[in-house]
Amino acid sequence: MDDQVLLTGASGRVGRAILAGIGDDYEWRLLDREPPVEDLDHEFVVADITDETAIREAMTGVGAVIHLAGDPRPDAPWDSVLTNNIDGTRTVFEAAVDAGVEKFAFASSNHAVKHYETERRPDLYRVSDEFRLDGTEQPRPGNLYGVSKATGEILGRYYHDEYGISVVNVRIGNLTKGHPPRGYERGQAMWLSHRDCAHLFDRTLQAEYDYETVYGISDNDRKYYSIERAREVLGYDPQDNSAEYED
Ligand SMILES: NC(=O)C1=CN([C@@H]2O[C@H](COP(=O)(O)OP(=O)(O)OC[C@H]3O[C@@H](n4cnc5c(N)ncnc54)[C@H](O)[C@@H]3O)[C@@H](O)[C@H]2O)C=CC1
Ligand SMILES: O=C1O[C@H](COP(=O)(O)O)[C@@H](O)[C@H](O)[C@H]1O
Repeated sequence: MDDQVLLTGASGRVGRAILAGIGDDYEWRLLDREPPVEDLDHEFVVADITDETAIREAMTGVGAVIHLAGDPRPDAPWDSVLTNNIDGTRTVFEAAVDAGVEKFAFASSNHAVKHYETERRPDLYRVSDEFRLDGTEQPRPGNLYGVSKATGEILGRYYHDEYGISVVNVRIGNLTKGHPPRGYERGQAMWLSHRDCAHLFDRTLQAEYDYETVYGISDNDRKYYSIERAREVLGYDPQDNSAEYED
């Protein structure tokens, strides 16, 4: 990717993990409604993703978008996810297709499919259980935040089919720095380490794809999300496994 890469939500946890891993590898335009707390050595736009004018301007000269900005709280109220996650994502897609952006990686979530766990927990969190979601299943959100993430995936389906932009939905599991969540089987099954996170989003910038939905977790022994599609389509090669850490 020779053009600039727009990273929305750059000041957040996922954004910082990406920049820590691949910050030197691209010409970034970072965007967040919160100004950076430290000197990031990259162009930084302070803007809200619901501001159409600002987002159109931020898209100038951009070849790929990693769209993370949004309300990440599983218990976020409807007015917030409607504004930040649904309307904001639509605004970013509109500006991207108008600017001729080639690739768009969308930060979706495990919460878009959480109700697949309902009749299977806690067994599916354990190594012996072979149940897997692979990204071809319909969403089954566990909350309104999950509904907003499923809606973001569908917005991507529309913008891909209508305008040809390449879209990958990354259903991120549980990003935790340094070690998997302790005493939390579900979190260990969907742990995404910081280095695997940076590598996975790097692959969304390098690989060729049309419209894809993949799971963003490390290669954990416990898992109920398949990472085969991410391996096949993106060339994802995770290095970490929650089983290698003490509970
Ligand atoms: N951290 C995790 O384990 C997971 C995160 N995700 C998704 O990844 C994305 C990033 O999550 P985190 O980094 O954990 O959250 P975060 O809250 O640390 O970062 C989100 C960033 O987006 C910015 N933002 C929020 N609304 C905005 C708006 N309207 N305009 C401009 N900027 C806005 C915030 O200022 C913040 O810096 C979110 O979309 C979240 O739903 C999905 C699954 C798991
Ligand atoms: O989508 C998200 O998922 C992670 C993991 O979910 P949890 O229910 O195990 O906490 C969450 O930590 C993050 O805030 C959220 O954006």
